[in-house]
Amino acid sequence: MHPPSGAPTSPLFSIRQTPHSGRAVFATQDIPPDTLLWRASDLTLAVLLREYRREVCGHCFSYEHGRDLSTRDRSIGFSFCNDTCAAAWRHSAGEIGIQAWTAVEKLVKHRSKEDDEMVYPDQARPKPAAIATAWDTVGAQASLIRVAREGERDQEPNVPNAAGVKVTKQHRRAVQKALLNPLRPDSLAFFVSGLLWHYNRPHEWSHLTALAPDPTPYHSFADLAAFTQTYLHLLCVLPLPLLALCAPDTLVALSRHDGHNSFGIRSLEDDGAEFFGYGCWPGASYFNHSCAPNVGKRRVGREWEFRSCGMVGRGEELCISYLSGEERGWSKGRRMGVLRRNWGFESLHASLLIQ
Ligand SMILES: C[S@@+](CC[C@H](N)C(=O)[O-])C[C@H]1O[C@@H](n2cnc3c(N)ncnc32)[C@H](O)[C@@H]1O
Repeated sequence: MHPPSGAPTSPLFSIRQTPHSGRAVFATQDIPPDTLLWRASDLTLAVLLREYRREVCGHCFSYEHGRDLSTRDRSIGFSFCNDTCAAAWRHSAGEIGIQAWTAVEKLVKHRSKEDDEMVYPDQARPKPAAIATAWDTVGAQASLIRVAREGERDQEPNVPNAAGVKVTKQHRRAVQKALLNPLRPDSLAFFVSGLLWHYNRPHEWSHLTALAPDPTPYHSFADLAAFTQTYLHLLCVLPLPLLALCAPDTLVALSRHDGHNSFGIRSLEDDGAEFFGYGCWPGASYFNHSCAPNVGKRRVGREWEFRSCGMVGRGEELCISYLSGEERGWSKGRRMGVLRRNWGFESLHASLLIQ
């Protein structure tokens, strides 16, 4: 099979279609223990949960046992372990990225913490038709906000813009109304991070869209509504060059392709007990899950390393564990529950699910 866009390539393995678990990685030769199979440095989008933004470096994700980091940039709302990381972050965000994070930080800073919660009681996940309807429902308000924002480009107030549309009270009211809705800072960060990556590296968008999609990426109807509201919030504040990209197609694609492919960003000590956020590295997303994995994964700063654990024979499927620290010790039933909920499969790979 032709390697999917952005997929890893190596003389050690190839990617093949399987009958029941999508594409998977197979050893093309005998591999000795502890062989470096792949290093993924292709971070696309990353969310550092707001509650950890003072303690976890916004660039390399290092963490000093809960101590506040020394370099804090209040305007963008991130902290860094040193000036080098701060400079690297600014370089990869670019000028428009810095403007975008500054605008979002300004919006979030003075709002109460109550909007921050992401609680997903065991509710039905919205199906694709309901998802399409929810995004259509905010379409009219989004159009009004766009006109109001595009008005900022025009030199003369109250004069029709290049498209012949005059900004009126109705447009400005749509902005005010959107800004009154509760904010979800981590959803704002998810979209901003993804949009900036798309803006800064347009030729790599297909690396994300090549990943196995999750057709029902929203945990509940409340979650879906929060994302559509987040879209409106962003339309109100993002720098103008990002407005064209900030559209339902792009935002839904981010959720659909991140859903089953992101990796938790966890503390490196204490077996990852602290969950700081998550990110998507497309090159790392072709390994399937096994509860008895033959590949170990380790985060090294902004990269992931994948190494064989034990001898792997030619033709064997290379699998990692999707479960984190304590989950690995759970009963088979509980592990299957997590895999079903978070990754959408019933483990047809039963042979790989140890009892
Ligand atoms: C990170 S992707 C792995 C690559 C994926 N198979 C593909 O075709 O791109 C995760 C998805 O792969 C599938 N998958 C991974 N491990 C599996 C397993 N043990 N049994 C069945 N499906 C699995 C599930 O659909 C899961 O949501």
